[in-house]
Amino acid sequence: MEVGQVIIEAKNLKKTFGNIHALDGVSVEIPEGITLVLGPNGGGKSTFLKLATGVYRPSAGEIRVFGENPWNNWRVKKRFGVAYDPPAFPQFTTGREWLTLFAESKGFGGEEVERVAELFDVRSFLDERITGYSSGMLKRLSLTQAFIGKPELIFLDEPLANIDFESMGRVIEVIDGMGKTNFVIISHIWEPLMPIVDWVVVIGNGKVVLSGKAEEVQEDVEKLFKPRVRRGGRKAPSSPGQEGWQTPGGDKPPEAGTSATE
Ligand SMILES: Nc1ncnc2c1ncn2[C@@H]1O[C@H](COP(=O)(O)OP(=O)(O)OP(=O)(O)O)[C@@H](O)[C@H]1O
Repeated sequence: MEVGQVIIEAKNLKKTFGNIHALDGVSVEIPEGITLVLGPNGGGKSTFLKLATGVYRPSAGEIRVFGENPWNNWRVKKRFGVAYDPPAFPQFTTGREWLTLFAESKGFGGEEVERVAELFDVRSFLDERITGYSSGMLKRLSLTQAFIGKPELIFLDEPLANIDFESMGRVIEVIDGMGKTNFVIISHIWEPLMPIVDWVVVIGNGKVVLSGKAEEVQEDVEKLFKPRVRRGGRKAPSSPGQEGWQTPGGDKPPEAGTSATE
């Protein structure tokens, strides 16, 4: 893959909350395409996302999205969609009411709501009140919202969290099928995304640890984020078909193909 034009650029970006240095001098360039942002819990990924989407103002340094400062800047904000994690919605509206309101704020109508509702198949619960949604339904609604108006750039915070395998496959397919749309995706569940990712940024302890082409940093990413699990004292299954994880206490097997680093 050729490295495309830079769409997000941070220079010595800092964000503090009291005496917490959430970002401590991040300098990075994110090119066009699909970028995966990885890092340990509390490393600063979501803070970076909120600075890029103009929710937070930098304490020092600068961030540019499409060459402009996103803070308080509707010209830039109109050009991207975003799904935060955890998703947050007004509780007593229906999904459709909320999406319609949001679409209208971006200058779109009911047809656009119908179009995006198909992406993650939210139609079956769109007319129910959000207060009754499961966490997977909330996640799918927030992903749907991010795609309203076919933005040039979509930020997704943990798009694969809390959703079932079928929906996970669907989310990856939709992202992959979006042609020229750029994505910045934060995801602890990184392995299923690697085949479609162009660029990887690792943020840890408020700093950029690694930034590069996906194919070139794949090995480093595996070293950093492949969970090393050693089996403990639990007894091996005693009879065929009796899985060690399926205890009467309700333990579930780890989800195949995922590798949450928590
Ligand atoms: N609004 C806030 N007020 C105070 N501290 C905050 C705030 N937002 C983030 N922090 C702190 O900043 C640091 C970075 O948090 P951030 O949410 O950016 O990490 P993260 O990499 O997204 O973590 P995770 O993988 O757990 O989601 C943490 O120490 C966190 O407690």
